[in-house]
Amino acid sequence: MTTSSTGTGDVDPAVREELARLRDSIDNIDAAVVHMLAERFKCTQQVGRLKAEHRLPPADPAREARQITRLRTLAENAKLDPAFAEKFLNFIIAEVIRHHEHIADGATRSTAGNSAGSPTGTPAPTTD
Ligand SMILES: C=C(O[C@@H]1C=C(C(=O)O)C=C[C@H]1O)C(=O)O
Repeated sequence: MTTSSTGTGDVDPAVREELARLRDSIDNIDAAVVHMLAERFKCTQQVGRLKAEHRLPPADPAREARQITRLRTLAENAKLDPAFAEKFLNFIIAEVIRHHEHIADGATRSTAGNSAGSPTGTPAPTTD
């Protein structure tokens, strides 16, 4: 083997440059994905608090089914594997539902004989 542990040991400088250019773009895209996900979770946290206040269930399977249909079409049009898009959305939604359960749990505990707590409880952290 002529390559180092980084996988770029004995490589033509032009190839190395092209790789670095592409990786810069990947890093920018990853940053955008993180920022977009953070904004999405800010919205879903608000949905979670609204649901807890109004005693609505954390999950909404009918809404999820519509989102999956829509996302699969978007993925197909964008030449992205729709099965991957569906798995990715389901992964995110599962985390959102976990947050909503956490928020609802806090709301239940703060209204069960504890007058000190607010009706909506303390917002769940984005990760835990
Ligand atoms: C955010 C909501 O709660 C849940 C999470 C969803 C999501 O992350 O997109 C969609 C449906 C619900 O199961 C919602 O009801 O809109």
